[in-house]
Amino acid sequence: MAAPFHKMHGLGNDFVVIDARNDPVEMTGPRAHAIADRRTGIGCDQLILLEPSSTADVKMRIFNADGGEVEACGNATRCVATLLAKPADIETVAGILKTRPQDSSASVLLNPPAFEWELIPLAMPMDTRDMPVGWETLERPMAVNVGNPHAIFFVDDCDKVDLERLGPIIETDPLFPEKINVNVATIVDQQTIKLRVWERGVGLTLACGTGACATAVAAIRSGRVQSPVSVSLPGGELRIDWKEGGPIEMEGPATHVFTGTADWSQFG
Ligand SMILES: N[C@@H](CCC[C@H](N)C(=O)O)C(=O)O
Repeated sequence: MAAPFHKMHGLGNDFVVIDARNDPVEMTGPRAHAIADRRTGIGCDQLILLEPSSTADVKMRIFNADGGEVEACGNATRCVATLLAKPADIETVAGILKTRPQDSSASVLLNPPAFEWELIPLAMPMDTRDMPVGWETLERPMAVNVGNPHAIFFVDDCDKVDLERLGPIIETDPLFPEKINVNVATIVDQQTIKLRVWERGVGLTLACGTGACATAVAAIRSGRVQSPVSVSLPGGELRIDWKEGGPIEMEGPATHVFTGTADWSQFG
């Protein structure tokens, strides 16, 4: 039976959003993977399933294009805020997130980041501010958990990094038992960072909201920049504001592209 979905994106990081608050949809990893396929499915970086919540306005489940269900997605949270069209608390595996839509953009407050190696998680104890590890030219990353895990490499020119080749090697390294999102960042000035991201379970994306937050937090914490920070990604810019110990505020564009219908049972 045909059911509606929304195609949305935040800076080109694109989503199929299914509102299952009134009509439940059974979602599995293989089904999400089939829907996300850009040739044989609808196509998206993440599939987002909205369900009723007993603790917030709505519950949001996040599936990467490979079908893996994950904890957080900053850009999708801002898109859902746009869809709800009012300030809302959104329940995720990473906690309840406060959101606020504004015209063509939206903001989200991510819960305070974690820096402990057990919480990233890493396979062994290590100082996450300066990890004594490296993969060819990418060395000594920082690691931050902003709801999901990120490794951040500060480099002279992030455009020169062969992220398509190194990204999957780092993502699946045994040091990261739950895999990891790989960020390569270049400091432009005291309030601007240029960023490219290899997303866990997806690959290269045009933007990653949690990656921008993790990178801004790492850069602020290590004294490389001062908050608020503008993070420039291939798909556009996000503004990140963070003070030590507090939540992370992210603001940027969130776009509704079209509404369609599909029969979910055709995807397995
Ligand atoms: N695109 C996202 C992040 C989605 C989840 C990520 N790939 C993971 O596996 O943790 C964002 O905007 O934050």
